[in-house]
Amino acid sequence: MAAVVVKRVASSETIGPSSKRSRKSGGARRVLKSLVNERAVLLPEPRGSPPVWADKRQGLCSALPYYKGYQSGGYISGNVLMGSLLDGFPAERDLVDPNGVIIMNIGGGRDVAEGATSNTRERQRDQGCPLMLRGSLRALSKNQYIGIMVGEMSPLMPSKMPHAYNVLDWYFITDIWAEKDVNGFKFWKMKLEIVNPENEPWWVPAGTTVSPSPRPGDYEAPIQHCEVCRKPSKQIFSQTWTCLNYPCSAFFNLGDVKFADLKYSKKFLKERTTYIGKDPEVAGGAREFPPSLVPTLPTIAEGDAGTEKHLKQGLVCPRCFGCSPRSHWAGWFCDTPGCGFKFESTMRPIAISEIDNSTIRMSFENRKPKRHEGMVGISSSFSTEGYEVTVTPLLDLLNGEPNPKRAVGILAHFRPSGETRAALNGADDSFQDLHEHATKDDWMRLPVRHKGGKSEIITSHFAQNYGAQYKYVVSVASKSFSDAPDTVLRALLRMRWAGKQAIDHAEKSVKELEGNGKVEVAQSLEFSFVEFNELLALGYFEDDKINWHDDGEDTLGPTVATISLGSPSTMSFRPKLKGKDKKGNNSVFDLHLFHGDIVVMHGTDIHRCYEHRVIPHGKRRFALTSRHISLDKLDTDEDRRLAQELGAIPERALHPDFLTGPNQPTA
Ligand SMILES: O=C(O)CCC(=O)C(=O)O
Ligand SMILES: [Fe+2]
Repeated sequence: MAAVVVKRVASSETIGPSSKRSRKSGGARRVLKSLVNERAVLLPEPRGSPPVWADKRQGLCSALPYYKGYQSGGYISGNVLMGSLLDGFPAERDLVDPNGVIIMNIGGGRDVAEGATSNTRERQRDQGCPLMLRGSLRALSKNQYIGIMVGEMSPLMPSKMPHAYNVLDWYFITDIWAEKDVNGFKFWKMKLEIVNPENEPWWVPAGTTVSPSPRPGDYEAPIQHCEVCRKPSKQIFSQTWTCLNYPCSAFFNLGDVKFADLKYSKKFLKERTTYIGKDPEVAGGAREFPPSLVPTLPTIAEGDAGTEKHLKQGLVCPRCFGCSPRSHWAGWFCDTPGCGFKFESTMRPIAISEIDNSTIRMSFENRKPKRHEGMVGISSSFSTEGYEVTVTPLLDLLNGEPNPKRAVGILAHFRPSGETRAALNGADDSFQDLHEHATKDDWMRLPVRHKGGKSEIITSHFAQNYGAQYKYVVSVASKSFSDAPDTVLRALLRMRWAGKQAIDHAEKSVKELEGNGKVEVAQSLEFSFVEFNELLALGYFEDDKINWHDDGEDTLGPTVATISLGSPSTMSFRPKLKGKDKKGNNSVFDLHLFHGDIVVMHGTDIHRCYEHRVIPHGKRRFALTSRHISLDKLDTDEDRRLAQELGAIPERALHPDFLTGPNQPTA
């Protein structure tokens, strides 16, 4: 296998709702990181290790049912807070106490100002996230158990955190209240207590012993009623009682006490509550206590085909307790270096009738594909060897505006007849072969962003490259065509055939339009086919997709062809725009792709003007895409030699019987 370097960065999958609030500026993040690093070297090692941990956020969020907060500090499900992560700057009086108490802000610590240090940070407005507040209030009223995690950036811990993300234990909320800072800005806080007070904290420094925790009833924070609003508030500060009922005019009236001097009272901190279980109303009839913090291995239910959405969940390794996303088609492989734990998945064939029947086709065709007439030229059709083909010119764009006449390329959409798909070694056979090859050849999800770092993001689909090495969005290794499965080689030959057919037809039809003055052919568009020497195979589970990107690497020839197998999908094109106009899914041209369809994109400048994406609708889809990697554009002689070796078509594929079915390669 040959390693290939990263070249292009595509817009990758969206993995969770984005929260602007929690995103810290690069400068502030750097300040924070250096503060944390400085502190970390001084800290002692913890006496134990976390029950579950992760070095990457995607592993953590995909593996833990109680924490899917890809971008925010808390995870809410069904309006209830299920998990929370303490990381970065804390707020005033936040604490993690070894006797089973945590006090933290709701909706994160203080905002980070550019150039800030932990002492100079100030609130710029009332703080709090209404969703988090609502989720926390509901968790309090329903007695929800909450998984608490600590990040390596949290300065609240007395020992060095062993991993980027470390699970502490199950906690539950006992109090929620509002406070007001020196500038009058309001923020919300909560107190949590550990569900099981018998559990000793693993995170206190090695060699320390923890004094026994107080028991329920040992301490009680007194309650007073406000003279103005008549509502009760606990005395939470040692210096004074104040009304904590935020709308009241006497709210947070501290008298002579300075905000900066406030301390939580001993009684409040030592007050303990017995956890009586989650409210039966939300727990399904009986009080519910938390399960193990270590989730069980994923289960493939009876009837599952193996590519259902829920099987994309990550793994908590039963050997090392590290979290890994499901990055292998073949199953769940622990990412921890040296661990080697694997849990292989089973996958059953899916009947063609299940993924591509008339009901699915009809419901799909009811969603009318977009066609922005100003952006596309006049389509023409032809039939060839069991396929109906539609060829559509794409128009040149300058700063997003179409030149109404100049064609920069063509899109050819090949739709096979049912007979063609069902023929020996046709689309139906390929589809049934591929899920096994994807397992054998270890198709994988690869990093698209922040490679190697804790915020690394991997693609939603699984990939394997065959033939010449392709400088794809991600670092991808290539398997030679001689080691490729026959199904892959047949697809390659079929795409070569389709590429040639499409270009021959396009030359005739576009030249005819040119003759009638209806179109003008861009200089960059030549009607010659350069044989493919590469094939990128992608496997999609239910709900996977490939987001907006172009295939415009400078090492590529002018033609890209894709065979689509399995779930129907929508392929969309949008003009490449700059800045804020780029946002939104402003497709100008959609193709509905069904099982067995082939799309040929011809014309390098298509990728200068447009981006495309593909969204499948179903449980399993494969896309096999072929390109020509221009050897003379590769960097070194060694790269060229390798590309030639990997991309050579093996003898067996040139045998006349190899591609049985309607389409002999017409080389
Ligand atoms: O899944 C598909 O049909 C398209 C894949 C694609 O766009 C690509 O590999 O660049
Ligand atoms: Fe693409």
